[in-house]
Amino acid sequence: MGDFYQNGIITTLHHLADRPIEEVEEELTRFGRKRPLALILPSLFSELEGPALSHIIDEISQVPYLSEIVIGLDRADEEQFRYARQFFSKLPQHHRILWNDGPRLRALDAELQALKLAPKEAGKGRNVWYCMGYILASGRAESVALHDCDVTTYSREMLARLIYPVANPQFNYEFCKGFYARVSDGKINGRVSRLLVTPLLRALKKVFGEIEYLQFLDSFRYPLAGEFSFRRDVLTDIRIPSDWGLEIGVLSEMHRNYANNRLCQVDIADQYDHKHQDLSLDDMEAGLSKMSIDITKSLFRKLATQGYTFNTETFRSVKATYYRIALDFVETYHNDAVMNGLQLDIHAEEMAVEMFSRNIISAGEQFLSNPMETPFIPSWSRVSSAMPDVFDRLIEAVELDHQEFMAE
Ligand SMILES: O=C(O)[C@H](O)COP(=O)(O)O
Repeated sequence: MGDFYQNGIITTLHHLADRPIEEVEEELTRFGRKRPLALILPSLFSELEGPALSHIIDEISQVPYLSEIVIGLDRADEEQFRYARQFFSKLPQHHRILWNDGPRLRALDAELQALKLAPKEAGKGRNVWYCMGYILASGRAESVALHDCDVTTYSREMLARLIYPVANPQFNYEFCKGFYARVSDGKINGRVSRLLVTPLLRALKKVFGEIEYLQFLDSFRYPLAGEFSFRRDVLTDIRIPSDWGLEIGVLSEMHRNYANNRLCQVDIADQYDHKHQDLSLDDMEAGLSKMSIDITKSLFRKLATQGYTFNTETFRSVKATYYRIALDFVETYHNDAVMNGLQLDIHAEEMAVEMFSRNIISAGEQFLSNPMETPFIPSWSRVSSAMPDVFDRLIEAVELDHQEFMAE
């Protein structure tokens, strides 16, 4: 539990008291009669074999208020899809699996590719995009939550708190982002969020001034959280990137499409842990290094759409400003850790900051050398205007896969 301070320019909903989960779920069940509720789970087949997802599914099976669960399954062959059908069959709620690598969805994807309307890159962005299309197509849900499948500290409370702000019919929120303390096993994690995103946003504010867009992003207490919820109409016009810029891309779209009072963030957990990726100090194409480049480019691109111009000198100033701010943050986090009896490896933190500084320059170079590069996937409204029966076809493909591979 924390304080009740409102930072930034969007509403923060805090964890101020413990409520029995049954009471909250009863309320959500009531809300669900007016606004049916759904959940999207973007997952990799490999996650079905780890401990996190089994526990997540055990928890979700006890949730009484969901009308639909949409599972986006990536990197699964036929046998693995069969296994997935079995794995998810313990969910008592209505659920469907999008077998993204199966022949039916691949065929639809190929047709969309031919029209230049499909995601160019495989990955979480593409998976989420198809799941969003499915929610629009099925029309079963009015409010939807989405979370990662590698959360090792998952609980039903987390989902209830995540979906509540868009489920309560008396609230006017279109979108809600989750936040939490990424602290576990005596360590402070969240390296990209803490050591790249926040100091970079502060640096960009110093270089470009207190732009509203930067204030908006800086209001989110965990901008990279993979947990968010939204009303269905948000999905029609949203353009999301297929790379690691996904989370920042979604926030940017919300900023473009809605007034700040329709957006909020919610404290969903006192502690949060997940699968950690490698920093990849020596490989810009992998791990947190690639993630930091994608995120930085997405920020540069967004500022460019607002009329700001960049050249090599700008990137040098951004990098130098960032570096100074980030080093101060390392000291701040270290002191926070020490006072709480947690560990923080200053050397590892500073190595991460050095890598992120280099990557700011590389992201800048890539941005200048390829200004036409856009990882954005078209909005579903554009896709359905180019292929009017796309929603029926998506539903049909998923239903046929569902029937053909019945869970034993
Ligand atoms: O949110 C983040 O900063 C990245 O996903 C990395 O997180 P981690 O340091 O907890 O692995």
